[in-house]
Amino acid sequence: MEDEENIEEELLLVESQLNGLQDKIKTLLDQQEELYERQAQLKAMLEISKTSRDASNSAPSVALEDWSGKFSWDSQADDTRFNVFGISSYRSNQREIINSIMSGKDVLVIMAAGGGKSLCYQLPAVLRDGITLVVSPLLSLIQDQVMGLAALGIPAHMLTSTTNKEIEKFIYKALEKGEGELKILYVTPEKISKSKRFMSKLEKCHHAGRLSLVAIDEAHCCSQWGHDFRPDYKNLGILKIQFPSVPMIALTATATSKVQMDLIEMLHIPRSVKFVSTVNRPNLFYRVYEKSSVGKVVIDEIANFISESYPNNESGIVYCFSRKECEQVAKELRGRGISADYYHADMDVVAREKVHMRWSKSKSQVIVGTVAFGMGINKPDVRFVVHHSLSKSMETYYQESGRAGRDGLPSECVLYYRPGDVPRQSSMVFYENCGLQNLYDIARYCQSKKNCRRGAFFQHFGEAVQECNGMCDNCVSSIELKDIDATYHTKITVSLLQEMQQNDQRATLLQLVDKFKTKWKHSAGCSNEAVDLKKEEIEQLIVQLILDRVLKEEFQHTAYTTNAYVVLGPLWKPALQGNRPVKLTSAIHSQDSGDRFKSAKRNQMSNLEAKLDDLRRTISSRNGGIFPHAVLSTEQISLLNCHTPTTIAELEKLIGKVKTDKYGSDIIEVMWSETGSGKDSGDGAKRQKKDKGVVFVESGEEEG
Ligand SMILES: Nc1ncnc2c1ncn2[C@@H]1O[C@H](COP(=O)(O)OP(=O)(O)OP(=O)(O)O)[C@@H](O)[C@H]1O
Ligand SMILES: [Mg+2]
Repeated sequence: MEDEENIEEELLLVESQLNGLQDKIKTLLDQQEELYERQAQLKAMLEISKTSRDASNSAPSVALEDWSGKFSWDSQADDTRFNVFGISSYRSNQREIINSIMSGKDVLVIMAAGGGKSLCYQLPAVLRDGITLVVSPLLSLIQDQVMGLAALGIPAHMLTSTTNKEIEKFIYKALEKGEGELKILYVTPEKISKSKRFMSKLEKCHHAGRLSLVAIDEAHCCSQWGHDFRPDYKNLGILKIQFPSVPMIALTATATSKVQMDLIEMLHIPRSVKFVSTVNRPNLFYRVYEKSSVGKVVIDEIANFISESYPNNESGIVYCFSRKECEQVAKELRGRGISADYYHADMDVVAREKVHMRWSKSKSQVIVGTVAFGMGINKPDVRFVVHHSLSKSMETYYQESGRAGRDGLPSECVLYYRPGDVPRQSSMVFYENCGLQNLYDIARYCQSKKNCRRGAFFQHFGEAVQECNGMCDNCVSSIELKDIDATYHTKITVSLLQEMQQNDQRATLLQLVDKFKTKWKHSAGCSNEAVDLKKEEIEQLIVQLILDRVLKEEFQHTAYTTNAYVVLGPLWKPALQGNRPVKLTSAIHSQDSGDRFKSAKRNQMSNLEAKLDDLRRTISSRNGGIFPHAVLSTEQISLLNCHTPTTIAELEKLIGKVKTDKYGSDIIEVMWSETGSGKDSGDGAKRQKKDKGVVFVESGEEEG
């Protein structure tokens, strides 16, 4: 009797101690959560601070010199920019970079995709005496650049495994003896590391004082910490050692501070001037669409999106999760009247190149690709990038979506999100370093119906927030949102998993949704105030609970695949006790927003624009290799549409001398046929001209 009393007493004591412990655990877990958040903030702050410290360490000249001031080559540079490159004004940092290179400095350029890095070395290459050497990682990138330069009348060549003997001889002569016209020479990194012959010719060129500049494009390939490491890039350090007096410019779109330090060291450019531009791409509109669980509905939506928003064959990319999905989606889009090809790593090089070429020349509208469709994409007028399912990280999404709008014109990045896609990705990335953390970051981006999408990029890359200007769905949405109290639903989910785990059972996300529905029906729903959730909302809730660490994912390998299961996470107890209110944001009624992007973007090309678009394609096929966008950029077509020049002199003021000399008469012919002016108005005659709908009278100067 007495024994029992003692036992009961001790039991009470233990239970009260356990309760005390539970409370302490809860406090500790809350503390842990706060610390996690602070850790993320501190990491971002550290990154910013390191970047600015590196800037001041490695680039003392930034503080000493003003690269935007006046320089002796200013007028020559302006003339070349406009008359040779047909570019009417510099973009952010371009002029400063060009000035520092022209001053003989080594330069490191971090500038977002499409920011205009090529001009930063191509223009000095034209201005400086001698030959510029450009190292670039991919044959297709090199071919694009060489063709583009040829179209501008700049003598450029490439020396790669595909170069024929005659050209090779010409190049070697130009290097060795300064014979023949050569301004820019593109090589792959293998040439530097593997061809002694080439290096000896290059040395002779340098000796004779003819090596004017060395440019390393896609410089992040140097670093093992970068996303596209290429072993041959590691040997490029030899260039600065052999040619210390020749300025070097290294360019990349993304490099963390670790990668930046790495490549400064590897390329031996410790005193380089560093230019870091913002990650912001103001012309890109970001949106996330809810993705149906029915495959065909998703394709219908994507097909409608393309044909309604881009009826003039404007180029786009659709990214898919797997090779099989890629082929399937391309086929289904074709079945809905969209000219789409697929592209993935299982195809041979020739087939891939063919698909890429058709698309580059705007002969097909869409490439449906896996991540394999990557670095070689140089097309400036990609108007939309659709993600059929979410990427594996914010970084990957930034890069893939960033292939849109490299010409600076309004373009769209659309991601189709379904919470059920998260475990598909997580079972692929969980073994990678920080794989799950990265995936959950992008899942958070997708789940949010309130936060600015652009803001998520700034936070991720540790940059100060900038104005979105109504260029993301959440900033302009007119969809009414409400917060659902999901505390009770969370309790049910947690207790369900607790029961299952006690019985050694497990569930995937989709199985858990079904079990939730059954349990809700039987036990809770009717007697409670809590609202009934739709299937999609339950999925959304479960992913939210994973992101909040109430639940977590666990993985099991089978012979063929890896399965992702949802199990209890570190914060499950307070959630079960209902101590932590859980809110789910839901749309009351989904009505597509009449957003600013849609009104800013004109859906219909004018007749004139369509004709000029046809013209650039005709000229492109007439000239073999040249891309339509190298003949006239989309921006230049808009300019012509706006100003309707009808004389060669007027045209030259808009697109510069070289392009006018080459294509002027063809362009003027189109202008005349569209504006009805020109041929019949003789020299000096007064004629009418339409400019943005305003009719005014102008005296003719010169006829083309
Ligand atoms: N100042 C400018 N004004 C208008 N267009 C420009 C200007 N500078 C560059 N461009 C155009 O922008 C497009 C992208 O330029 P570029 O290929 O140099 O980008 P990038 O920075 O090298 O991007 P990526 O990282 O994707 O290689 C090209 O079509 C180019 O002609
Ligand atoms: Mg580039």
